[in-house]
Amino acid sequence: MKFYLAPLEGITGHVYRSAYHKYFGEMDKYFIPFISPNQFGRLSSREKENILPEHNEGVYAVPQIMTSSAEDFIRTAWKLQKYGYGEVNLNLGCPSKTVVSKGRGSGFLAFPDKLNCFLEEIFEQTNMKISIKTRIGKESPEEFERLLEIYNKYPLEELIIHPRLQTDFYKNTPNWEVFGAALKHSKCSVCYNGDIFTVQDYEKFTAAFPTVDRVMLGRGILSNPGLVPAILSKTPLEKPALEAFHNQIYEKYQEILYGEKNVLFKMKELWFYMAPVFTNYEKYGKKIKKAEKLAAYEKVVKALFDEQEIFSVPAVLSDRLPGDVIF
Ligand SMILES: Cc1cc2nc3c(=O)[nH]c(=O)nc-3n(C[C@H](O)[C@H](O)[C@H](O)COP(=O)(O)O)c2cc1C
Repeated sequence: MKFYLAPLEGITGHVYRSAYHKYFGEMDKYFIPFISPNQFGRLSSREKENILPEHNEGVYAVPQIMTSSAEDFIRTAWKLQKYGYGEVNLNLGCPSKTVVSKGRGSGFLAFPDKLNCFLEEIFEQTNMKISIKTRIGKESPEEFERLLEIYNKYPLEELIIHPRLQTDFYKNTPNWEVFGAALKHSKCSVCYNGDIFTVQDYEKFTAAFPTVDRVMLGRGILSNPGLVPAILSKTPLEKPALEAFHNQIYEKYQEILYGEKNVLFKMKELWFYMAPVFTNYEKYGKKIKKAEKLAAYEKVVKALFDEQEIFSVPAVLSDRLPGDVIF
């Protein structure tokens, strides 16, 4: 099985990716959170930091572009090629209202003819590998048949399917029926993405789809960065590794971000997902959320590591997430 780290805007930036890579081993691919090209054709400083080769050393990183303008996609892809990238991913999954209202992300799925023209143009005018990360439709799972027909016209590197609709956001369960049909009819390799939070979730998925050879993991990794080693060799997540991983991220943010508030914001976002790997995490989670100074933050994180243990199966995550996420 190939494992991919999902792009998670605001979280799996280069700071997170390099700490993950150092402490929890290799993902076959690391997808970089989306670049949203602007009218001036410049990358924002965050986008640039994220794609700089020196921030992605030793890993196979795939930048992602989110746009409905073929011209913007092509210009950005060329730019990425100059930075040394050979592969790029198109975001057709983002469900956020501001994105969807502009016909981007999963909003683009509602305009299949326009999407077809867009794909025709970008495949004609770039010579990079292009993969797609898609939801199964905007409002109805029936939309996917037509979308797949379109995807099948182009030489996609791979098709990553998060089988939810835009209107699901992160609610409801991934639609395995549509995923199964896609697997049968897709001309390119298919990667599965969605709600694999535990070893048990992974095993249930592979039992249902034994021919799938690649999965993308997002929130499951945020919650338990040791999920891939747990899947592969049944080794449980250990506190020292998690602590070292946390410390590297925390120190790096202090180095590159201005002010305690910004560092705390980033760390709180991470703990939102990560805290449930600990026993009795709730009161620590609340204190982390309330911390206004690094000193207070450090005290509660230390107490959490000192006083609590890691759940062998952080299944609590799946109960807590749907509808709860920010993106
Ligand atoms: C905070 C957050 C940020 C995300 N950012 C992106 C993104 O930049 N690009 C993208 O394609 N998907 C993004 N996603 C979606 C994830 O990549 C993934 O498809 C989704 O979380 C489902 O997978 P999971 O159940 O393994 O988490 C984001 C999701 C979350 C929760």
